[in-house]
Amino acid sequence: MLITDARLADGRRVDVRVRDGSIAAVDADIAPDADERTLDAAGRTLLPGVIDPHVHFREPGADHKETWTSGSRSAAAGGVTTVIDQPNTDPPTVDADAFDAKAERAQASLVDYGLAGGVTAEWEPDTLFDRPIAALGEVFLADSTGDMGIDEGLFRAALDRAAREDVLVTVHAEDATLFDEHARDRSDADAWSAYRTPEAESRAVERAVELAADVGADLHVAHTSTPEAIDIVADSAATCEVSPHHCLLSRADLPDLGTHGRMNPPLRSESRRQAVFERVRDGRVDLIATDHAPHTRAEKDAGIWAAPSGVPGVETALPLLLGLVAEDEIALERVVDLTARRPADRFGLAAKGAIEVGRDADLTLVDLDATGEIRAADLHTACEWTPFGGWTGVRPEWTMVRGEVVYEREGDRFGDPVGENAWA
Ligand SMILES: NC(=O)N[C@@H](CC(=O)O)C(=O)O
Ligand SMILES: [Zn+2]
Ligand SMILES: [Zn+2]
Repeated sequence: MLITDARLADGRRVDVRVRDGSIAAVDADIAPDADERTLDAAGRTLLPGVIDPHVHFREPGADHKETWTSGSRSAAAGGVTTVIDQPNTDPPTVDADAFDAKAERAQASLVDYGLAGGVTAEWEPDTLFDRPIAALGEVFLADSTGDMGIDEGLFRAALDRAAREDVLVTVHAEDATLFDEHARDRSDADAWSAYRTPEAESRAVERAVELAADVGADLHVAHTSTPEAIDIVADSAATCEVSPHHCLLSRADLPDLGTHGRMNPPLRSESRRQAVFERVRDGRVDLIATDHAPHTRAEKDAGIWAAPSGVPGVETALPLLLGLVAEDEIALERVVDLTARRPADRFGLAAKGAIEVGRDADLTLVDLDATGEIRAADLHTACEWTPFGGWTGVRPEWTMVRGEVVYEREGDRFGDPVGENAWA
């Protein structure tokens, strides 16, 4: 197959030959072979598929929030070609049996995937590390959905074991002893942000970075939400990710979002949000990950202390970032770096993350001029809502995984579940 006349993020105009699932050639004016299928990309931009190393697809245990089918459709429609599913499912992915049960479900995926292994008091490192886990984590230092918070002794043991296994550790860093109990008296949506303080995050990040350095573990900090936490990571050997919601939403949006805006870490002040986005723009943040955490509207409608934490995001991340590119808020090459090249490097996917000969043909085609309004009704997540309704975005025209078209916007059509474990 030949994709013709595509623009790349660096401005080049090229033809791209895809053969046996890989990129076989990238050049100006490639002559099509006899009976080679062509896909016209004139006027549009071809991007490496997004690698989202932080999603919660909820199987097994909470199929009503998301499944591998709905989650991977949502990913494909959002230009995402690889995801890493997190371990806070039911059962949690803390041993070989749980890994195998999830792997069975993941066969329904349209996009490539990895399964991360988790840590609880009951985890079985001997059987878990026997499986091809994409990373160890997110290791929860405070409770979030799934109540998998662990103490420092167990965290140190997990870091130590991962270091010996040469496996990357990702951490949800909040220190619950620094949560502000006074906020418990409030019942407005902002109470969650008042409760889970910025200091609870920065202190936990500081400690996690120290412990990792102590035992020689390779650490990646999940969903950093404050400039303070990002700067601690930037001064260390660790890396960090930022979610689109912490880049774009703040406590100022909570009157509109209500309890739907509850997530961990919580939304921060508008000035912190701006400082976080600045660090995304200038490269101090290593990569973007969505922390796609679907819960149903009915669940999110419970009061601020009863609603579950988390917002969906896998389908809106690239569209939102491309909307910001259209508004000159961020450079297109930076977006590609944050969503594809650097996640591929960091999570060890040498075959993915760039449009280069020999890499997997994980691609998505976008028309950067075709900005439109993001609407929940257009999305494919089973949770049926988004915190980004009304935002400007650019939705992909099609997405392909190793040469197979898995999504076409025309007719809203999906392909077969061709996804494979990219770490197996
Ligand atoms: N981010 C969230 O608020 N929720 C996540 C868990 C997590 O990443 O902490 C979820 O699984 O719902
Ligand atoms: Zn988390
Ligand atoms: Zn998460």
